[in-house]
Amino acid sequence: MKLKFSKMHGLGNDFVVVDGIRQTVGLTPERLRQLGDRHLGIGFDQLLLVEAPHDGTNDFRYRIFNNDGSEVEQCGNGARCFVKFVTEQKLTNKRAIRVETAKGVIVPEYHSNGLITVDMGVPRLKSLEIPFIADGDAITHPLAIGDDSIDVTVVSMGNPHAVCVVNNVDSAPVAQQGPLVESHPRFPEKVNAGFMQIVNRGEIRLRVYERGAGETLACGTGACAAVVAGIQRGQLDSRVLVHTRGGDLNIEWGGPGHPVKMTGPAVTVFTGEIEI
Ligand SMILES: N[C@H](CCC[C@H](N)C(=O)O)C(=O)O
Repeated sequence: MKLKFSKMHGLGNDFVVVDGIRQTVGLTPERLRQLGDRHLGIGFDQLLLVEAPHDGTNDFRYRIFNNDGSEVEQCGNGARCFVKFVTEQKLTNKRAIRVETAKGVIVPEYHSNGLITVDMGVPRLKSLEIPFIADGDAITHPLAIGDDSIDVTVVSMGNPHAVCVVNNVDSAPVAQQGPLVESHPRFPEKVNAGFMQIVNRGEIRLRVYERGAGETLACGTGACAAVVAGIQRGQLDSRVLVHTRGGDLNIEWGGPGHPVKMTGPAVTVFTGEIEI
């Protein structure tokens, strides 16, 4: 059968987006890996599946699959592409939509200037909520990786993040430490590893080694988690410009109990169909 899709990206974090409402989609982890392969398939960091909501008060359901075939709870750059996709595909005429994810409802809003703001929900900070194995809750936790120990702040945006502060993201050991953090035994569901350089109280540079995908050019939930971590550490104010290798995001967070707001672009590269 033929599968129609759009190839999209949010700051170079790239996606295959599939309408699961007007077409029947059954994708196994093995098929997802094949489709995500940049030589043998289409190639993507994540595949995003659009479905009808379970709760009628919401507009859509949003399922996210890493290119290793794993299904995950949240994707920030994907959320911006999601609202652009359902608008372009005329699945909605709303500018702000309520979207169910595996861990809560997010609200992307499509602005007339083409940028998208997403209410990413309230971050969860307790170790058990990440999940992270620890003696208790703290702003930072020492994490032994190989012969080193790094201090991480753990944050869940629905998906798990471990954020450390580095002097310079360009020289940060992302390739070496990223996989060790991602699969560290204290993260039972693995984790996305963020490497944050504090430029000033309103600006950071960020690289993320993503769970199930490796380092990406940008990570939306990673940017949210990094800003939350920096504010928790007392090093950032509530509005932060986040420089990723793929471009810039604006993140706002009013503190514990408040939602994180993310603003950035989304691009449709091409549409296509593939025999599956
Ligand atoms: N790799 C992530 C999912 C994609 C998140 C990222 N692409 C974003 O923009 O938030 C995880 O396993 O939790």
